[in-house]
Order: sequence, then structure tokens, then C-alpha cells
Amino acid sequence: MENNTVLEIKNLDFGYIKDKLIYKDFNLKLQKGQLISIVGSSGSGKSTLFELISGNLKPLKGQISVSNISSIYQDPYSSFHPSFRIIEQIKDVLDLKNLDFEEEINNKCELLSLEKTFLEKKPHELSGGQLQRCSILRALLMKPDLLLVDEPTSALDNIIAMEVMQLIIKQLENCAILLITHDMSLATWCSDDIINLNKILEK
Ligand SMILES: Nc1ncnc2c1ncn2[C@@H]1O[C@H](COP(=O)(O)OP(=O)(O)OP(=O)(O)O)[C@@H](O)[C@H]1O
Repeated sequence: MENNTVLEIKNLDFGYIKDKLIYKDFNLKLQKGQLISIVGSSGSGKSTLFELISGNLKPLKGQISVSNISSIYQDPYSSFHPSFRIIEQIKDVLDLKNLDFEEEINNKCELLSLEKTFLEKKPHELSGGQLQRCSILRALLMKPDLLLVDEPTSALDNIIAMEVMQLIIKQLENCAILLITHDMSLATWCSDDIINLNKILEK
């Protein structure tokens, strides 16, 4: 991949059933600093694309090249194990050989306006917005080149949703973002480009 390119999909064919392709000769290139939204009706293949990029599904044809990824999901409660404190689940993804990880957590908490005491709690002790900030914190500590973000605000009320989205967009200085959303006005507001999977399927 070229410098600054974090994702390149070339001539992708994929379908769960061979003669019913969801992706046919699909191409996508994403560079650091870019945000592309994936829109499309239910069942159009949005989550399938993330599974392909994450390597959980294999293309029938074509290539996917990708740098370091981390993901932020729709429902923050399903992103964390209910029985363990947030901090334990954050340390799981950290390189503990990095002696500055405490300082890094402090800096990122400040950036996300996240009280450090929240990290000592278990998921159900936090509100949806607070826990979504924790899942953003965990994703950022993994220092991704590409953030896969799946409907990050659908479980949140409007004001908190806007704040969470702004925090995610701030990360574009360091990475690229691929965003799944049903919200066309959000996609129009924040994206460099919008890929409408309904239109791809019509071809
Ligand atoms: N494991 C699977 N096996 C077979 N078919 C599947 C599988 N997972 C998804 N599909 C089918 O593939 C198509 C795309 O599904 P996908 O979950 O990617 O859509 P989506 O756009 O993310 O939908 P939603 O907005 O409802 O989350 C759908 O028709 C779905 O039924």
C-alpha cells in the first residue's frame, strides 16, 4: 500500500452463497485523515464489510490490505464483559511493556472528558454515554491506523450522541475512519465520501 493508505480493497467479490453476491468487483481506498461512511438498508452488507476488513470472513475474489485496526460498536454494553472492571478490560489490550501506559490513559481520559474513576467501575455501573467513551478510550489506546465504527451513537440520546461523534471525528488527526450509519444527515455532515450499498446492489 502507498504511504498514508490504511485500507485498500481491490476487486472484491463476496457472498455467503456463491451465486448471490453481496459485493461484486468492489473497490475502496482509505487514507489517514479521511472519513468514509457506509450507508444502506438493513441487510445490504454493512456489517459483512467490517467482518471482511477484520479478516473474520475471506473474500471469494480480490484483495483486502489493511493496517492496524480497532473497532467501536453500536452497543457499548456488549463491547465489555459485564463481570470485570473497565480498567482490567482496557489493560487487556495494552502493551504493558510500555512503561508510560498510565500517563497515556490519563492523557486520553482528559481528551475524552472521561473521569478516571469510571474506569474502576463495572460496565453496568455507567451510563451508555459514559461507557461508550470508555470503549472509544480502549479503541484509541490500541493506536489504530483505521477505526471501524459501527453505529456508535444509536444507543445514546441526541446531545450525548453528538458529543461522542465529535470525539470520534477528532481522532482523524491520527487515523482514518470507516463509519456505518443509518443516519444520512450524520453521514453528510462528517464524511469525505459516502458509499451507499443499496446503489451497489442495484447494479
Ligand atoms: N453468517 C451469515 N450467513 C449467511 N448469510 C448471512 C450471514 N450474515 C449475514 N448474512 C446475510 O448477508 C446479508 C448482509 O448482512 P449484513 O449483516 O452485512 O447487513 P447490514 O447492512 O449490516 O444489516 P443491518 O443494518 O440490519 O445490521 C443479509 O442478507 C444477511 O441476511
